[in-house]
Amino acid sequence: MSILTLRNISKRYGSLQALREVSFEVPRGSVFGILGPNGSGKTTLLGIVTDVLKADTGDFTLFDQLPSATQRRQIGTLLETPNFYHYLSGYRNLQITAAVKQRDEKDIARVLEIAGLSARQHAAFKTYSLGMKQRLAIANTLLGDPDVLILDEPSNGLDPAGIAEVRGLIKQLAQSGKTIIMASHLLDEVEKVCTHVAVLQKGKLLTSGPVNTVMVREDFVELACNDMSRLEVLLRQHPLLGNLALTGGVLQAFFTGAVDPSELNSWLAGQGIWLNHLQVRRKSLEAAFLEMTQN
Ligand SMILES: Nc1ncnc2c1ncn2[C@@H]1O[C@H](COP(=O)(O)OP(=O)(O)OP(=O)(O)O)[C@@H](O)[C@H]1O
Repeated sequence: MSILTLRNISKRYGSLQALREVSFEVPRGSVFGILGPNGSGKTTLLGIVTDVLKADTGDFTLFDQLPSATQRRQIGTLLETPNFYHYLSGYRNLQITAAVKQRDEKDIARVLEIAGLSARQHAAFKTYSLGMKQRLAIANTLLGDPDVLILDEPSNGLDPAGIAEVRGLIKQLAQSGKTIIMASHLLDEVEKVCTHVAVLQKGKLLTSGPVNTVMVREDFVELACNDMSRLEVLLRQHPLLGNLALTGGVLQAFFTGAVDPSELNSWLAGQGIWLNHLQVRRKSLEAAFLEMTQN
């Protein structure tokens, strides 16, 4: 079953085309990242899906059905940080939002536990760290135990510790079977938590699908030794060498087929080259993204 299927969604703000015929599908159980630079249309897209905005053209389904209030109640949404009361505790704040959202108050203890806030639930919100504040906002989306979460830039404005906390919570929720749809402009975040991705640029969908197949990321081998020019000459003779680049004092060798690093090492040693650095690396998601957006 598809959780969300978008078909040719377009949206304009006056003369600005914010989304152009965007279509993709979010499978159940995925952590689906909507990735794109600032202004690429991510928030607009999530706004349409959560009924805050209307698309000009195109349509979408939720749980394979036309969207309705019933479907939306199975979705927890965090588009903007909720206006929590600073002097009230985390628990009291959730009591208020549970009443507004007509969710059962009995669920509060469960969601605080998931968000790792039970021990601090009666402390004032203003005493929470940035990461705890955002975890409370995510706990808020979990009231009523929705199957799907929609989060807009969940790590935005957090310090590194907060980013790690939120990332950990998202992974934990994904493992518990929730489908998570999140907008992000952080490639690193998408790489660390997402199983699937849709890449937007200026409102246009560049690609979508599983992260590993959408962003082609070859392995490469980093090498260094005391005689870099001889190493370069030898590597250029390797039958499987594709590209070679000197970066940060090491040679990055991209091969056109699988190369065993130990065989490469002994082949070089046989030619009198003793490596002081050999590491297999993966092209970063950032490099793959830049290639994609520049094409
Ligand atoms: N209410 C609005 N009126 C006019 N233009 C808007 C409005 N909301 C968004 N835009 C414009 O539409 C484009 C897409 O904006 P949107 O916020 O959806 O992108 P985004 O990818 O979420 O960006 P960010 O990461 O900065 O939040 C931008 O150029 C933005 O300036």
